Amino acid sequence: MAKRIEVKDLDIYYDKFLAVQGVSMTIQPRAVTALIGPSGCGKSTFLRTLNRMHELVPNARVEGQVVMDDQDLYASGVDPVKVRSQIGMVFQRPNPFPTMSISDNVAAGLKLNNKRMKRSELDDVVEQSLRAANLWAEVKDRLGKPGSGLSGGQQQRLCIARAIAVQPEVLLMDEPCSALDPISTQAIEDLMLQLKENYTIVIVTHNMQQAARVSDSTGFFNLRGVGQPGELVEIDETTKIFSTPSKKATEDYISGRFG
Ligand SMILES: Nc1ncnc2c1ncn2[C@@H]1O[C@H](COP(=O)(O)OP(=O)(O)OP(=O)(O)O)[C@@H](O)[C@H]1O
Repeated sequence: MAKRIEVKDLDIYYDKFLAVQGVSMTIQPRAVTALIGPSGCGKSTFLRTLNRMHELVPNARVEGQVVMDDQDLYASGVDPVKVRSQIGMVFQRPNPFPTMSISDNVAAGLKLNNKRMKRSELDDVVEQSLRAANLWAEVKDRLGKPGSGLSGGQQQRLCIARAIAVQPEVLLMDEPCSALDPISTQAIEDLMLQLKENYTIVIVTHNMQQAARVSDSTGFFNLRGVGQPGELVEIDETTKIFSTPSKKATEDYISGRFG
C-alpha cells in the first residue's frame, strides 16, 4: 500500500505569486516525514500539492513533478479526483460531516468513490477503519449516532478512519493535533506510529517535539528572504536534523533563535 514520492524541482504558484520554489525531496514509504518551518513559508501549500488539492484554489498551479512510484501525478490525463482518493488528507480542525452518523462518516469516501458494496461489506470496512484509527472500542455501541457528538480527539480519529476507509497509499496530515488537548494528541501520535507500518505519512507540524517524537525524516522549510518564496532548506533523518543539521538556518530554527 505505502508508496514512495519523488518531488522534482517543484515551483508552486497562487496565480502570479510564487509561494514556494524549487522543492526536490524523496518521501519514503512506511515512514513518517515531518515538515517544519516558520509561519508562511509554504508547508501547507506544499503538502496540498502532493494530492493535487492545491489546484482547487482558482488560478493556483505548479511547475515540476510529483512522482508516486513511477507515475507523475501532474502528467496530462491523470485524474486529480483519483489522486485525492489515493492520497488522503487530514486537516487541522476535525471535520466530520456533522449530521451524518459515525458509521456513515467512515463510509462517506467509499460512497463518493461510487464503490458499490453490500451493507455487510460496508460494515466490515467501517469496523476495520475504526479499529485502525484506534476508535472502535469507544464508538462501537453508538455507530448510528452523529459524528459531531464525539470529543475533538475522537472526531480527529474519525476523520483518520474516514481517510483510511478508501485504502489510500499515502496520508497527508496538516497540523492534525493543533486543535487537540495533550491526551488526544498522544492518541493521534501513537496512531501515526502504528499507521506508518502500512502507509506513507507526511505531517505538517508547528510542534518540534512532535516532529522529533513521531517522524523518521524531517524537512525544514523557510522563506528565502523577505518577500521571497519559501524553499526547502534541508531534509534528513529526524535525529540528524534535531542534533546536527547541515544548515545554520535549521539550527537557528530548532534551537528557537527564530520562528
Ligand atoms: N489561497 C491562497 N491564495 C493566495 N495565497 C495563499 C493562499 N494560501 C496561502 N497563500 C500564501 O502562500 C504562502 C505560504 O502559505 P502556507 O499557508 O502554505 O504557509 P505555512 O508554512 O503552511 O504557514 P502556517 O505555518 O502559518 O500554516 C503565504 O505567503 C500565504 O499567504
